[in-house]
Amino acid sequence: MSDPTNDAGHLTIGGVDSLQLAEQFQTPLYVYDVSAIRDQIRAFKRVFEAQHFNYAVSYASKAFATIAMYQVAKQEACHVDVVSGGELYTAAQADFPMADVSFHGNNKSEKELREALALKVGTIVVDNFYELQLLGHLLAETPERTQNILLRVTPGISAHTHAYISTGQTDSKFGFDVDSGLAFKAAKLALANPQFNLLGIHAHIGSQIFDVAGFIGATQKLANILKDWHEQLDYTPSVLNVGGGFGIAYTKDDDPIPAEDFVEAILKTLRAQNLPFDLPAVWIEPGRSIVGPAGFQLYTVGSSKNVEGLRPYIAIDGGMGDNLRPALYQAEYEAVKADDPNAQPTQDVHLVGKYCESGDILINHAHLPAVQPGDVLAVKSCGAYGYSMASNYNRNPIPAVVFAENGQAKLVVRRQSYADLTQNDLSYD
Ligand SMILES: Cc1ncc(COP(=O)(O)O)c(C=O)c1O
Ligand SMILES: N[C@@H](CCCC[NH3+])C(=O)O
Repeated sequence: MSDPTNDAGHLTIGGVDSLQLAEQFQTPLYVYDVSAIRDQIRAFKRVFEAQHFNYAVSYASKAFATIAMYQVAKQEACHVDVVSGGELYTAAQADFPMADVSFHGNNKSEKELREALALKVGTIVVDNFYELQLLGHLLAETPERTQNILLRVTPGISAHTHAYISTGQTDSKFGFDVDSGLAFKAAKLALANPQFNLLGIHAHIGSQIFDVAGFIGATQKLANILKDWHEQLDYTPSVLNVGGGFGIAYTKDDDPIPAEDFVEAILKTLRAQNLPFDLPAVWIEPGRSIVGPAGFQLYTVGSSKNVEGLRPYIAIDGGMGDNLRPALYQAEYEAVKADDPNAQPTQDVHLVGKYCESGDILINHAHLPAVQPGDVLAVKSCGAYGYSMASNYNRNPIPAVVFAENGQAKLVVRRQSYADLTQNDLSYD
């Protein structure tokens, strides 16, 4: 599919000329096409509504967590999940309705749990026995109060994805293991404490998954767990949270099914399980599929290096500090020239960053037309886990974030200054 352009032939993002964005806000720059975010949320919702399910689309905000993004999630009547006190704080700063927040994490601290209770977070997704006990103690301080919880289980399903982002297998740091009986024990403990309102279970099998089979298997397994708890513990769940992980296209070689089709398969599978109680509400937690395709990164070309017989190196003004994914997971991306995104590539280069690491290769095989210093490149599909995993390595400031929608651009995160870099440093003179 060709990239959207304006009359000048320049790449547009959310209807705004990408060269104009680079000039106005400087590079490196994160830019989001906000309509694409809204469209994906709405596409998920349509599947649930067409199949008459009670549901929640809970945006996994670890993929991209800023005040503006929580505001968009609120405008779209999404739930969100958070995995740290910092994400929770940001959601609160955005005035996000706390009843629609789920709090995840495999090692939530007492401080974070107290913060969640003080803010009246809707659901705490309990991950382990330590947390079950700790949360029980904290709730006992206010005996009249109850807290909605989900139990995170590891269903023993291995998703076909990078090992670092696979989470549903038994040998995982997350959740109560099902096959060894730990999940059952956790359910018994949770039901024995009247201050816990056990909504149901949660499982997340991994991220950037293309094969629907893992989700079908996980849904069957989760349904069996709920049947078992119903039979043995006289328990009826009201929520089944099947997590996120729906894969997206990063390059032309990726050909995932539309993210909402995963949900359709999950719902069909669940309906076929003939549960001995009313169908629970189904919650999903997509992160990448909501913000990934909507995000672009703009960079300016600087130096290059040519050695006879080797592929050229072309360097841009950012790199692993603003997008760690290629260095961490060998993730692949595509770049286009912002002034002519549909130009035919004429060269295969290493597109590298400016960080002091040989592994700082943003795109190992970037297929580009001829480029000069000063040209702006746009890297596509980088809205998930780019900004949220950014660092100040080499003391490079984290770039600004701009939201573009209906031809308007708005700065939603300021570029860090050098002063920001030293603001927490104290003297040792
Ligand atoms: C518990 C949980 N839910 C949701 C997600 C979101 O996953 P994704 O961004 O792949 O949709 C993750 C990340 O893998 C997760 O750990
Ligand atoms: N950060 C990962 C995904 C982790 C998902 C969180 N459990 C990525 O960029 O692919």
